Amino acid sequence: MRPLTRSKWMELPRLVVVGSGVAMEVADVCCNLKLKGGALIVTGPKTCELAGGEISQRMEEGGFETDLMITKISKIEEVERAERMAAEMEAGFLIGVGGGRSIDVAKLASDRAGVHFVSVPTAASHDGICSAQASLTIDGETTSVSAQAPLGIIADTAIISKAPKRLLAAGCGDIISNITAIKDWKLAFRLRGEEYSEYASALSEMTARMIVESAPSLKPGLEESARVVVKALLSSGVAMSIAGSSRPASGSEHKFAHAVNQIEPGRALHGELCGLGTIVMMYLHGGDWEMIREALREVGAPTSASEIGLHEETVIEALTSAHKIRPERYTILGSGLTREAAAAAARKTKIL
Ligand SMILES: NC(=O)C1=CN([C@@H]2O[C@H](COP(=O)(O)OP(=O)(O)OC[C@H]3O[C@@H](n4cnc5c(N)ncnc54)[C@H](OP(=O)(O)O)[C@@H]3O)[C@@H](O)[C@H]2O)C=CC1
Ligand SMILES: O=C(CO)COP(=O)(O)O
Ligand SMILES: [Zn+2]
Repeated sequence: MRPLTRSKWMELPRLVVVGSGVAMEVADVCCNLKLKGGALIVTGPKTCELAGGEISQRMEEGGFETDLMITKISKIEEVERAERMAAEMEAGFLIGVGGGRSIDVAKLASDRAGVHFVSVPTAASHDGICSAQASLTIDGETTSVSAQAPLGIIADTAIISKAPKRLLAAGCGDIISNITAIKDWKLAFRLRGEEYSEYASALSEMTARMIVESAPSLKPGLEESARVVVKALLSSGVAMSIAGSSRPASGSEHKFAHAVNQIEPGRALHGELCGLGTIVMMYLHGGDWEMIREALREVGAPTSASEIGLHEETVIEALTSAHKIRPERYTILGSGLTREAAAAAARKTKIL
């Protein structure tokens, strides 16, 4: 079999189930997808207690053999561990249950093992729920790797709505960040002739604008709010699938988020950092950064570094070094900000 060029091919999920209590129907969903053999369930320590353990039990009751892998970090070594476990049990497919880290580990391991993957998010905190990309740390660098789209997605709004409110707000930040990601993509198209998809771009931007408009009505703890954000995350993931890369949902603001994570790993959630980055990048694009700031404030996401305990020096260093992350992805950061420009932009937009 000749490998296809991934950027030329659009991978989308086959079955998306969103609703209250749907995680308990996991075995039926897998039967409907005609999945066969055992399932390796990749989950986190907390999310195993919340959902992973029960999902494993439901799968066993439905006639599927299962094994559980608890992961704490989205590093390539964890992907290799999942691959080994899948091979040992001759898994027919993998299920990722949890936040973005567990889902990314399961997604890439399933792709490398040549088996299918089912995504069961326990929080509406990131748009990797349905994308065909995995974000991982490889040799200390944050890297976006082409993987496979999940065959099925089970988004249980009863579980997701009970997640800490910070996670829902982070999900909104990850979606709102599409606004600057699209500005960057258009810039790269105009200045560098980069391949560009109008459909992926329009879908991604519309999704972000819808979240900005619904921001005042989104309330943590409400299943309806969880549903609205999950749908937006799915839509953002589809935009990435159409583009064949994370370009429609990851630009300069994501570079900033990744740079912060390299300097102070684990300090804040992915979507929180993307939200902060979006405020500054919107300013650099000459856009309405105050509108972004207000939308983030309305969803309860941080709009300043101090709210998440980020040091001033980290913010400035991240702003001046962000362009070095994935340098081939051209953005408004160009060849980098000076320290003075970075500090001025951070202060002007009140993230510092
Ligand atoms: N592939 C892609 O296209 C994308 C990938 N990403 C990646 O996803 C990651 C970010 O995902 P994110 O979800 O923010 O972070 P994590 O996966 O790190 O999850 C954050 C924390 O929330 C916990 N958690 C999840 N669900 C619940 C719940 N219902 N109740 C209580 N706690 C819960 C997790 O528990 P536990 O400790 O059990 O895991 C974890 O401790 C990053 O690595 C980012 O790069 C982000 C966007 C797109
Ligand atoms: O986080 C993503 C989209 O929200 C994917 O991002 P990266 O390609 O920057 O890892
Ligand atoms: Zn993101």
